[in-house]
Amino acid sequence: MQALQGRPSTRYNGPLGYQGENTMAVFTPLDDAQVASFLERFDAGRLIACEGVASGTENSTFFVTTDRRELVLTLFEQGEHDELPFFVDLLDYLDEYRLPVPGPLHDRRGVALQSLAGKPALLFPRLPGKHPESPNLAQCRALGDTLGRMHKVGQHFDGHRPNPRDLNWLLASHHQVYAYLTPADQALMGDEIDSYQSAFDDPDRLPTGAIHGDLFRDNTLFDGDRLGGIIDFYNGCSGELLFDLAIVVNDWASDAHGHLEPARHDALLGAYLQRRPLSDAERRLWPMMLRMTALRYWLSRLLVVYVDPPAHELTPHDPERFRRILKARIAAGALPLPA
Ligand SMILES: Nc1ncnc2c1ncn2[C@@H]1O[C@H](COP(=O)(O)OP(=O)(O)O)[C@@H](O)[C@H]1O
Ligand SMILES: N[C@@H](CCOP(=O)(O)O)C(=O)O
Repeated sequence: MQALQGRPSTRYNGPLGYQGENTMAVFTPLDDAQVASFLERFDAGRLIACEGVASGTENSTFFVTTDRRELVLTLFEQGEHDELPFFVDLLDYLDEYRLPVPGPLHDRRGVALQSLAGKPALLFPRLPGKHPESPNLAQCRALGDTLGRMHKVGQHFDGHRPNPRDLNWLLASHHQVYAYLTPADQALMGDEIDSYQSAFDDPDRLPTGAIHGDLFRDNTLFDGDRLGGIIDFYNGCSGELLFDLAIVVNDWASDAHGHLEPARHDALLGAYLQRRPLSDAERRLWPMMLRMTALRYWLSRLLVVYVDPPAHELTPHDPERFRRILKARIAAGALPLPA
């Protein structure tokens, strides 16, 4: 991996081992008796089958079939458990507005957040569909349209959680990976963060609201061209709407070299803008926001590989993809947005 210098003392040391090839995700096994008795707290039917899901990365996830419906049971293995009420409130709120999110089931007493096997637990409806690896234009439009709707209603959500991956986080964390970067990449990262500080010097300027914070393709489910659901809201927070949009465009509309693919870009943004036009400041800062969110993932992935590897046997995501995207966005300069 060209961006890296030196050999860290972790097992993650090459692009061939990056995520996409193998994952595992049941860290806390459950037996049928535990799940059957858990289901009695809800009005959701009796257990028929329960199966661990092998594609998650942070929590233990189970597909649960009852005699009435299909459900997903999540046990929270890591993260700040005192932040779970924020996620429950956010999902309840978006569900009330009929956005395609898994609104958590509430038990017979009206409580969503539970405990099972000593872990915080939530039960969700199982949403239809598969993650799109190579989204077509109809799927990009569907996502842009739903994200625009989500941002419009999210501006009125009254929960609050600071963005854990904003510019303050970049500033505080980037030095931790310097030892693993070439001098050229150290300069790239440092210069970029300096320019974000100048560009985003007025924190009140951009519209804010509830955002997903990590809306990659593998956090969506598509049933054909229909968006069946948006999942994994655990990076959800109160933040700049443009930050969320830029994360989406970088993941959904970049080619293998990191360049924007015009057709996907226009399909996604065109549909989004129909729902929520951007302000003048957002239009001006768009190229910078694409760069900042690319660097956000370059850095968070480097931190996972070199500084803070996960406790479980998981392969990490490839940081190089986002270094390439960052370089491509810098090279592209000012980027025209659909009207
Ligand atoms: N509500 C849901 N409906 C359908 N599938 C789901 C749902 N929630 C999670 N999944 C499936 O479980 C997998 C792991 O869930 P996720 O919340 O992404 O876990 P992790 O945070 O551990 O990565 C997802 O990739 C998806 O395939
Ligand atoms: N989807 C992300 C992982 C989540 O980001 P993090 O900053 O919470 O680790 C990725 O693809 O890297």
